[in-house]
Amino acid sequence: MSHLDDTILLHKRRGRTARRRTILAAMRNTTQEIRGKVVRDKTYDKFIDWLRQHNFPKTKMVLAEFPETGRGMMATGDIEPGEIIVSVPKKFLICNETLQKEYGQHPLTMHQLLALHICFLKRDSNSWWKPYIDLLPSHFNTMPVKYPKILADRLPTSLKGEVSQQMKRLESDYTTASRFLKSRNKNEFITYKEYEWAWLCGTEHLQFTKRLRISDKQQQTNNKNFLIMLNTRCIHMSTIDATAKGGNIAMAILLDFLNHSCNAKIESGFNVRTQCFEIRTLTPYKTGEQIFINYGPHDNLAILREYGFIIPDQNDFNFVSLDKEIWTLFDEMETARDSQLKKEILQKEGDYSIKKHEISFRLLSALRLLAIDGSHSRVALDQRYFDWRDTILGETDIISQDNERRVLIMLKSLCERVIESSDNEKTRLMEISSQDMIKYNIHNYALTFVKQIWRETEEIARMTILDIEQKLGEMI
Ligand SMILES: C[S@@+](CC[C@H](N)C(=O)[O-])C[C@H]1O[C@@H](n2cnc3c(N)ncnc32)[C@H](O)[C@@H]1O
Repeated sequence: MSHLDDTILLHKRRGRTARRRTILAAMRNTTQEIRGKVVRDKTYDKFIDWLRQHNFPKTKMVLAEFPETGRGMMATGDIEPGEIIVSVPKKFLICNETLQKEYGQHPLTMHQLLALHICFLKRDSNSWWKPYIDLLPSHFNTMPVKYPKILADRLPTSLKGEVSQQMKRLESDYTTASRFLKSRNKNEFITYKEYEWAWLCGTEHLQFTKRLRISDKQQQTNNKNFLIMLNTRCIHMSTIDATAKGGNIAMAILLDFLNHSCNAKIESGFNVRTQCFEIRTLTPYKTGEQIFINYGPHDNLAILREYGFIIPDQNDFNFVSLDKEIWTLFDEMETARDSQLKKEILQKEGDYSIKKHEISFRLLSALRLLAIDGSHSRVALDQRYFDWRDTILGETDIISQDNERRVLIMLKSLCERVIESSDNEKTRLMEISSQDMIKYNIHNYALTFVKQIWRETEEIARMTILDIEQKLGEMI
């Protein structure tokens, strides 16, 4: 009999509400008790021996497979808030200093050179780092940058653009790294495939500022002490190193096996006194639970792009960008001249998005602009221009009840378009057959993730419609 059944029986004679509470509590406990399976294989044993031989500080963590998140770290003892969970000595960091010793002066960014270095470590069967390199993932097929066209075409427009920038960066980094290699030794070369794998071990965050809502950016600033700037497997060193071009990143052994949770609170940084990169958890863990760190306040599109997974349940950072839809509406509703003028005032770039129970200020401003009539007479147009600008600056907030109603109706129609296109995308995703999955080497999770992205998009649009209908009802 399960733990849940036991609890129900024990409380059989109590009232209905008490019973319900007990069942819910038991369910929560049961969920927490979904434990992982400790990894036991030769590769991991060799890695542990290697850490021991080289005096890696003891931890209360062991590598394990978890049903929900895949491979991660399990607590081998209770962990109190404030405890250091991992302390990585400098000699276990592949950082700028390591690379400078190996390559001397070089024209590459940290990420370009680190990727090159990892390619060589991977090839070298006698490398000191071999026990660690052998444990790295064999592929990154859940990351959109690796999706075949048939799946990449189904990504939301904003993500498609970002992924294509990532791809261009990867290609140009490969060219630069290969050129550097040739300049050192004409006969040395690396293949694109080798470089791609190594590059993805430490994908550099490109500056996709629009992927973080302004309110979430604020949260990132407030919470920056409780998370760790992590690329796929690389940390950002907080110490300033003027010689590290393009961001001072490093591969830090062992801590790169920690998975992400939005709820994890940690403090991290390089401790000059101990000469170790340390992570301290502010969240407690019980023996057998998975230990998490926090990669940052990312919505699921950003997590998918940077790390190749998504948060399956509630991710409060999720939002739907309506950039494309709002500009289409401008073109449909305005004369070319008014549309152009209004777009100039809005300066196009910005956060035009909806989130659960939240509409961005920019989106509301854009809709308020659309709700104000244009004019074809020159004199009137000048006055209107200032009225429009005041709306954007927030000086004229609610133009009139009538206009506010129009704003809500337009937003509702945008949400309906989003639902329609989400439905369409979901249908197209269902058409990807099991033969296609094999033919194009599509990872099962990759398909699941893209389907979930569209479900979440649709859910946010539906919730916004419900909020709009309520507001419209209150206006009457
Ligand atoms: C720093 S590594 C963590 C260790 C990694 N799971 C491994 O097996 O080596 C980051 C990668 O772990 C995976 N990951 C991290 N957090 C996750 C989560 N909450 N759910 C699923 N996968 C996660 C993603 O593939 C991500 O790119």
